[in-house]
Amino acid sequence: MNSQQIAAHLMQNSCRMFKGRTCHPEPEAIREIVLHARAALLPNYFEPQVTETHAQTIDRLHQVLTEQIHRASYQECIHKGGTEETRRTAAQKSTAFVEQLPLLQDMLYEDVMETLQGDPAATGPDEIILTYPGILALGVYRAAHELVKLGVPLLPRMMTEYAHRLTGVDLHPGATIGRSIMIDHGTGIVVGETAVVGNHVKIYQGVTLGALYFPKDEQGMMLREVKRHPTVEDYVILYSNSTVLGGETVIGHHSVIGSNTWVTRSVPPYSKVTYETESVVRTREAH
Ligand SMILES: CC(=O)OC[C@H](N)C(=O)O
Repeated sequence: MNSQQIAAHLMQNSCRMFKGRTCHPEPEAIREIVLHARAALLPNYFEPQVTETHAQTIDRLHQVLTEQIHRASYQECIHKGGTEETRRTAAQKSTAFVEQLPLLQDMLYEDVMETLQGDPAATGPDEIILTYPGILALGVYRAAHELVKLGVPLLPRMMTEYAHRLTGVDLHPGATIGRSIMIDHGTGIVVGETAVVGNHVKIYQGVTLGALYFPKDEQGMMLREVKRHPTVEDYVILYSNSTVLGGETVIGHHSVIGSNTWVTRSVPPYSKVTYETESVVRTREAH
């Protein structure tokens, strides 16, 4: 086979495997959306990429977003048999998203202030905005979650996975995460699709809000859209490497979940969950 034949074979095979879907959001455009959204939300910190004014940044964001929402919805549009309608809907969703930018900015500033209050190592908002992976991950999550609420398929997950690759913080765009969140030392953190996190929650490195089991139907097929991940109420602190699992698990407000804990049952408000303390054995006398 020559390269043309191989290419044709791969193309055909790919269409067969993925049911002929030929149009997807473009990974490069995801980067552009994230960078433009960041420049729009934090205009004094991040320069626009190719545009000159703040308004142009927002216009460009709207334009790229419309195109990518359209591409994400293209499969639906084939079934409906009309691309113009999909494009119009994509533009409407993009407009609705852009109108939410002031709210997203408020939420991001609240995250920054919560982090400033919670981390004595932070010298000020500038350091947090410019350096904290948690703020980048939260910013992208908050934008992606708005798109989930607007019913945009695929694109939100591509956005949070882009941030995941940069930060090691995996916040599923379908999760419901409240306001004033601090993620300190953001690395190796997972918040699953159906997790619910309240306000003023502090999350340290290595925290997992995960599933405990995967419910199946009578045919043994995994049930999707079932609540599999925990609920964490307001003012909870989740210290490093704590693992909280299960859709029915509720961490009551003002609780502290200590490092290296494994929690699969609900705990009432104001609880403190700890891993057994270390034991120190003296192996020989000091001289
Ligand atoms: C975070 C987590 O539990 O992931 C497991 C699986 N992806 C799920 O969503 O259930």
